[in-house]
Amino acid sequence: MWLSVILQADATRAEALSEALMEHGALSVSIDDADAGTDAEKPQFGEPGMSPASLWDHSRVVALFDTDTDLAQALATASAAVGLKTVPPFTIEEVEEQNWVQLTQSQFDPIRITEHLWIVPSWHVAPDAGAINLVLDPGMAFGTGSHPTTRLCLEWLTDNTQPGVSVLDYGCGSGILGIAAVKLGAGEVTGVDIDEKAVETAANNAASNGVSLHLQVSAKPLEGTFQRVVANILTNPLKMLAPLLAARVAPGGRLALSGVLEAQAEDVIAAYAPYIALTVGATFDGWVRLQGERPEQAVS
Ligand SMILES: C[S@@+](CC[C@H](N)C(=O)[O-])C[C@H]1O[C@@H](n2cnc3c(N)ncnc32)[C@H](O)[C@@H]1O
Repeated sequence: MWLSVILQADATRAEALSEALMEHGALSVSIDDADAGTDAEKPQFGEPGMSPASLWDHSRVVALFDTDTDLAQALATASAAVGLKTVPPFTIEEVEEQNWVQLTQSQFDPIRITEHLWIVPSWHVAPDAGAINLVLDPGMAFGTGSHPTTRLCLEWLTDNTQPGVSVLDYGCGSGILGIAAVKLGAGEVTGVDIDEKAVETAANNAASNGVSLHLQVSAKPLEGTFQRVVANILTNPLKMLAPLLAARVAPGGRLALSGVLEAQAEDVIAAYAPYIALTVGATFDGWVRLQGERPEQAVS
């Protein structure tokens, strides 16, 4: 049995609230149109080319939790994280685990990220057996490839994973980026997350993909430097993590940051300016990827 919490969300906050709920214990989150089936219904959010400005006027964030989750705490913390003074109005429904699994499976098809990189749910046959196929099932941790921020990182890894490079996937969630890096030819790949459950999921996903990742929770100090560092977290943690993440980039190494909305890009660039010069590498549906290279010689 699961608990499905349906929150009424201001369209401008639905996306951020979904991410915050994922970070505070939700197993899966989706956003839909609270006006669906009425005259006010709007097209599906997330259709290619739609900007966040075209979010539904009244969104519903549907978050699935384990029955033993402290819901009051999870909802309060997630709401506060996106600047809400109180938890938005919500209802709770019990959902049979089996129904949810079937429903989820029917909603997810393989996703083509680049010409030769696909994300394929385990219940699907890979559409292109010769491509790099990441076997990932949606649900238990953020990072199934459908989100623009993940896609921006996968595209960057495709272009920046030269054979044997070491990679740090900071905020690894499902492990999708680290797994992709290994399959793209990286050498040692390390995944770190604040959430123990995410680290467990990443370990399981790595095993299903037959790849090896070094995984750790972020409470443990992270040592060494990496030739590629990729972090798909929200703007505020990314800004706070600037000294830590920048210090993990080897001289001549490259950094990519995702989880940043276009309007927040300048703020994040400013936070990293003392360490690494970042520029906007790509944008997708209102999200940006910031990227930069650490000079070979430290600038004193
Ligand atoms: C948006 S998800 C990204 C998951 C995956 N890397 C992807 O690109 O799809 C962000 C992940 O970062 C983790 N996270 C958030 N703040 C963090 C922090 N301060 N240190 C480490 N991980 C963090 C969350 O638990 C979550 O799994």
